[in-house]
Amino acid sequence: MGNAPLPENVLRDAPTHTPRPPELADLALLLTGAYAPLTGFLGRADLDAVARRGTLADGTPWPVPVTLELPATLTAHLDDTRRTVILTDPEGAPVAALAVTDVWPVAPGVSGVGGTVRRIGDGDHRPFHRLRRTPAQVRAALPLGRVLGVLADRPLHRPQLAQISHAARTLSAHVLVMVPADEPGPDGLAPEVLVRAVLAAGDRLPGATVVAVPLSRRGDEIRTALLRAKVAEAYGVTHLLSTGEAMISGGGPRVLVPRELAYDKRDGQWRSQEDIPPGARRQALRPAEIDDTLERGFPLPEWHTPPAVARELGRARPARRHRGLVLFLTGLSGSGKSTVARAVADSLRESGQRTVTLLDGDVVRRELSAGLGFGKEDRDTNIRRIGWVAAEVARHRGLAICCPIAPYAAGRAGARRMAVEAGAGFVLVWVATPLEVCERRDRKGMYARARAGQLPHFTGIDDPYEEPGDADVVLDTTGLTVDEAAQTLLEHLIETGWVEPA
Ligand SMILES: Nc1ncnc2c1ncn2[C@@H]1O[C@H](COP(=O)(O)OS(=O)(=O)O)[C@@H](OP(=O)(O)O)[C@H]1O
Ligand SMILES: Nc1ncnc2c1ncn2[C@@H]1O[C@H](COP(=O)(O)OP(=O)(O)O)[C@@H](O)[C@H]1O
Repeated sequence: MGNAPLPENVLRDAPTHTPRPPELADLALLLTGAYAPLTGFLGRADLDAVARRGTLADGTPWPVPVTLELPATLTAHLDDTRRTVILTDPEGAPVAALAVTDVWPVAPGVSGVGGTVRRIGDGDHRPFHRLRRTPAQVRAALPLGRVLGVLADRPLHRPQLAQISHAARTLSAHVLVMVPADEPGPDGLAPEVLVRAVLAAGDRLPGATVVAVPLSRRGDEIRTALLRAKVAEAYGVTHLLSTGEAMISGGGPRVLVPRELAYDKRDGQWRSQEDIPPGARRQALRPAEIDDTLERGFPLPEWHTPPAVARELGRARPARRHRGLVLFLTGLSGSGKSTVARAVADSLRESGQRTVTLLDGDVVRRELSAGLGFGKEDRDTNIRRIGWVAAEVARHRGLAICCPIAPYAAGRAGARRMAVEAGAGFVLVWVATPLEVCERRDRKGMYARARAGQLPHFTGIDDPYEEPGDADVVLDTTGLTVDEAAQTLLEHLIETGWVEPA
């Protein structure tokens, strides 16, 4: 790395390849020097040594494989004179030149390759560029002595801040906060929001250094932890504060497991739980409680979260009542889906707080899904269309109410996914009125026809209904009036913060 620029003709003639996301994540770390002493993807001899004894071939300790795979059709064209491959990001922009030194088959049509990488292209232009310093730059700016590393996967609230301050004081260490800045955090926060929230806590950690690191998590927790320790070491960390995630040093920095702190109401300090009498003790909020507070539109309490951090998180996570929602009712024909959906829609329209789109069964089958029948494929198509339209309505902060039978779990899950990806909520209501009751109601005489064999593949008679295991509300309308059933749903929406109380 860092040697003379590659000749124009090499760049022009070299084949290009877009690595898979985990490979790109490794590439980003290789290019900044965070995987020092590695300068590229490992070749066969190094991989073999890592597997056998946890070192590179030359004996340097290295904990886990760092590999790249290329299509065999690409590697087949490499030879002694042409051995450069241009690695690009998913948009096709060149990121690095790989000088291939080693090629071997790993699966039919797939080659493993080893070789050094060097940055090409005009570098990255992502948010918080000024915090994306290389390990060498960071190490050069650190004071002498111990460095306490903190991997801030989540925003820092008062309990974490107290743990960090305590550990830093005990060790007389400088604090280095590393924020993974290339992928959403475990609680779904966009990386730039996480960086802003960590910076907002900065005045509680005077003198601390904050860096944005292209860290991403892998399927394998141990591998992730070992690599993270390596990266921390490259940035100059001597002691790594465990933040609840699996933390293993693998011979790198020493890992400190801090004691769990609680809030002491007597003097407003955070200290070890056992040092606080139970009556004066307040436990730290768990991530799910933090999410829930924000989603209901409440500010995070000041005893727990510095107001500047709470402000950033509040801005990034609008309350549910300001977000779109898909209310999805599923159940047998005649269970009461449309009737209840209409009553809920009327009530919400009366209150005027939300724009409501009711995707009613008959209307959908006439307009959106005209021509579709009731075979599995057509039902799937019907649900996919309903789910798509509902997600678009909710993307623009509307409330979409849908009430198809939707007999298949996969179709319902697809609708949920589309809503969530549109930044909206999804509430699944299983209208679980038993078949006998639906059949007794038989408003349109459909069940009678189905029983008589005149309407084959009727849901509940001779066609399946997969009962939901993931319903947010289960509603049996047997002994209820329509008003009572609608009220149950409205109360659920109010309780969970999607709708404001009248
Ligand atoms: N074979 C069969 N199976 C189930 N339902 C049938 C069938 N044929 C017609 N109908 C009438 O169509 C209405 C259900 O349509 P959906 O769009 O909700 O069905 S699905 O979600 O695509 O499975 C539903 O009408 P409503 O009861 O008015 O909702 C059914 O009576
Ligand atoms: N509590 C209740 N909620 C909804 N519908 C009810 C209730 N009690 C009786 N019903 C009757 O049950 C029938 C339900 O039909 P419908 O709403 O079209 O069902 P679906 O849309 O599930 O096919 C209607 O005739 C409705 O008047």
